[in-house]
Amino acid sequence: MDSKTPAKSKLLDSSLISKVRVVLRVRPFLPREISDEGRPCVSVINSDDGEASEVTVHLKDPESCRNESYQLDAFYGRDDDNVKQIFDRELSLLIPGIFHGFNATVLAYGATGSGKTFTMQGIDELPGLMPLTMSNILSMCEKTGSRAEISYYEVYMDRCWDLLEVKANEIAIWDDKDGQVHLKGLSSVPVNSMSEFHEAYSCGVQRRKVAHTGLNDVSSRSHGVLVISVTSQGLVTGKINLIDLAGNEDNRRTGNEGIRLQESAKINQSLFALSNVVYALNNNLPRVPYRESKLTRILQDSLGGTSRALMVACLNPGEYQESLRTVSLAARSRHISNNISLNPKVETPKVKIDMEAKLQAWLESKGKTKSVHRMMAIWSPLMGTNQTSISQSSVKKLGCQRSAIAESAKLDGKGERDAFVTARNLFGGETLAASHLWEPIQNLHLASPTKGDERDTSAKENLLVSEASLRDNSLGLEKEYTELSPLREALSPIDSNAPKSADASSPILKPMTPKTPFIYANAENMQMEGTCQKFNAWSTNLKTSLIKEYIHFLNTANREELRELKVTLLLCEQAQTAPVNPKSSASIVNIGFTAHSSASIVNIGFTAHSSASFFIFLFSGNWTEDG
Ligand SMILES: Nc1ncnc2c1ncn2[C@@H]1O[C@H](COP(=O)(O)OP(=O)(O)OP(=O)(O)O)[C@@H](O)[C@H]1O
Repeated sequence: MDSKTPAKSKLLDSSLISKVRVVLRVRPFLPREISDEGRPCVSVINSDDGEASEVTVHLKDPESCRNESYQLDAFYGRDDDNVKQIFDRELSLLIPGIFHGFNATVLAYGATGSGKTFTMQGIDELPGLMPLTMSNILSMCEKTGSRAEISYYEVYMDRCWDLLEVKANEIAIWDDKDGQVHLKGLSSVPVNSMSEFHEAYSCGVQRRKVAHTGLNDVSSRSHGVLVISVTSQGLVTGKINLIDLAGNEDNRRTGNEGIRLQESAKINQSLFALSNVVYALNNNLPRVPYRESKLTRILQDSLGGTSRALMVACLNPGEYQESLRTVSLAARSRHISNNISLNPKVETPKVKIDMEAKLQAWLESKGKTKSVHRMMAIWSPLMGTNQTSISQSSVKKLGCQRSAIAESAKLDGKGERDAFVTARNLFGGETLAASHLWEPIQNLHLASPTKGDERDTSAKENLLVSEASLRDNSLGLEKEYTELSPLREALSPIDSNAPKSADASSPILKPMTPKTPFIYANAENMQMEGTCQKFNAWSTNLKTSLIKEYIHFLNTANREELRELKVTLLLCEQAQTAPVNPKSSASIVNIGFTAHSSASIVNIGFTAHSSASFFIFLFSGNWTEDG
């Protein structure tokens, strides 16, 4: 018998803590399983009490008569329309939150052949949770004037692939400084109607890897993730991830060999990683092993993160052992709490305040006040300005490219998808909600600093480059930077030379590797033309001293200091020779800009990492994109 639990109050609860909600969905016996009909291994009690906050699920092995009981949030039995029931009673309650700035995740979990794809994707006559959700979101968009767009990707053999791109497009997973996961390079498509949705989605479904196995005729070989984002007034307010996990496979029974066996090993590995994450969260372990697999990384925000989460545990009623495994993990997942919070709007990167303050404190504690000013001056271009301090014209310079693309996509119905895909790739493939990641770039390139952004007068006394040496610079853009700190003045014009074309390979967006070897940025090697002259105006002593400061910091800072500082400046001049503290971890933001001189290209890259090791690199040569 099916039950209805009072999910509504729970899911729309405004409290910050939200437990992962876990419901059980049992599929009917299939014609080929008909001999097992009448002997389902699963039953439920207290399921018809609409007010019950949980149900007790019994699993009974028809052969050994072994019995197990578990508590879950709701039970959806073998009715044909149980997917629709799940949508109405569970999932539809998550959707209003998306329009109010919350994220949600729905994942179908279970063994191979348990009905996960049927639940998420459905069939023409019985649409699954993905199309049902899309349809509901579209009708809410109509009422609220919001817009929806979708992304669709798969995690196959522990690598992420965009399913909306015609050409194979691998997606990179990045963590930002707050531990939020971002999918770099993921395209998205605006959707205004169900027919548009089906057009894009069915192409993705066809690209998803499936194969025949001994346990399922059409078995998913990957985890499929449909992301529906809602955008109001140009900003993503929220999104929902609908995840059709690949199923656990017992290869003694699947008969898998060769590539099927390899796929299976990866699937089982990632599901094992998922169970480790659930275990760590349930046991309050200090380290949650999200990084064990791509799957757990993309689920990071849904398990122990800031998203609302609904797990639909799927069972084949004839499979006791597999059902036991599924329900056991499902029951444990139910104890995971998420600290739900609104999506961050575009805001000043906290990194600015934190890093400046921490670096200043650290250097001052070491009696290096002069160095503080020097470092602050170096730091300034990276730090950007307060969001409110970005002048309108500054915002326009980058922002208009973004909106122009969006606008052209709106106007040009046919080219809509392409334009959006381009826009996504151009801006790093992030959703607009993640655009704060790029804010340092906007600031770096465009911001006119306000008074509040100026350094104190003592910093001015430590001018690294005399204003006079720059005043003669003929670049018009430089005039806009009259309030910049001196070193920022020195650096900003180079930034202004950065390519502005809507080219996804722009070095602004991607860290790059020079094809030609580094050359040391000493006076002999540097080209003495154009913008580069400004660098040559820097005294060699100054450069050496700065480098020493960085290297010293690198080699003396403890792990905590490194982690907290969260920024790397690449100092190439010494990068090949200087000893480097190995306490670093994955990068979160990469910023690069390029100054073209007539004879060569001099590139200066700043890379912000989640730990702090400081380098600056100056080198000549061409860049490759695989940096
Ligand atoms: N409610 C249902 N009514 C009829 N058939 C169903 C129902 N649910 C699932 N099935 C059938 O069960 C079989 C297995 O379902 P499905 O392919 O969705 O499993 P899965 O869990 O996604 O498997 P895998 O992990 O191998 O991809 C399919 O033939 C599907 O059509």
